[in-house]
Amino acid sequence: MSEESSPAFRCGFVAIVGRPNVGKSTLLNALIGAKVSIVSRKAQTTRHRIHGVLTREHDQFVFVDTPGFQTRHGGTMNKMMNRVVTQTLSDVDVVVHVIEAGKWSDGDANLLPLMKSQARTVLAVNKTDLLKDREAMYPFVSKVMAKHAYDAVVPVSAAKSRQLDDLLNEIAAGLPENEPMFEADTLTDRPVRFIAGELIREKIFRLVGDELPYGSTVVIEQWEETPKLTRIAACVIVERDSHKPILLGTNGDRIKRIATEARQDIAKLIDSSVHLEIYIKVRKGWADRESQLRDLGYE
Ligand SMILES: Nc1nc2c(ncn2[C@@H]2O[C@H](COP(=O)(O)OP(=O)(O)OP(=O)(O)O)[C@@H](O)[C@H]2O)c(=O)[nH]1
Repeated sequence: MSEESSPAFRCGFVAIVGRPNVGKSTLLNALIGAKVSIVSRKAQTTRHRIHGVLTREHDQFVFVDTPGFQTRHGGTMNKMMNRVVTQTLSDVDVVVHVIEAGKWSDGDANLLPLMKSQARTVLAVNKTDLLKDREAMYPFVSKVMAKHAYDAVVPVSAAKSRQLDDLLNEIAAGLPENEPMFEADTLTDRPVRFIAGELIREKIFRLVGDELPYGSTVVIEQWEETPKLTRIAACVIVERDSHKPILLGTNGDRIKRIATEARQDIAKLIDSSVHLEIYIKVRKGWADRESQLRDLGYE
């Protein structure tokens, strides 16, 4: 009687990179699901900040954080962030480069020099749902493939969850044979406060967009849990006085909407009613001071 041999388990680190707005966050959410929960690690992994973990029957994908690669602005912060990106990409098993179908720009090209590592590189051509002429995809993809020796290319729609299994299979091909690093139901190991801060940040970017320059961040200043309610005070730090009215909006409408939407998401995340207050502080030139960056969690 022969024993059926199942394929070896694969587990490894995956970085999702791409210029702003190509759909990286949407893709990650679609891949790991929107729900975020906090669970313990199986093994100690200090190499990366983990953004999310997806476990399937034969493989586990550990998605690591890569701060946005910046070329538009100078300054200490961008230099540091680019250094982190380079380090991260040289130390993962698979790099997924996300671009927008039919649109190739300098922002996309700027990432290519960073992808020289041994990692498997997968090109994810996102937003295919917006394409009017699907035939136009082929010449576009071959032009992009000529710029970098990608190991695989997968057209996807993160927003419509199309061809995500194909993408996962192409990523899995680059994962080493390894035991799982996390329990199967792990989605992220981030502290919940940090995730709450990220949810606020996401609302700011969504509702304020490019009007607010890059140098703003969110710090959770108070977190108080009572049986009925979690009280949270968050501070948005901006670089200039002129950024404040942008965030506030007319009669404070914008910040109210940011707070309302963030509060709803945080309440879902922690399964509790939430009272959320958001303050705005101006801290001039903070983005250029390395020590302050470290205080705020950028390493
Ligand atoms: N039509 C369509 N829109 C998409 C798709 N994926 C993302 N988007 C939209 O594109 C915009 C940017 O998506 P994000 O996921 O925030 O992009 P990102 O790359 O994480 O952006 P940064 O955080 O700026 O780096 C959002 O409005 C998304 O809803 C897609 O597959 N199809």
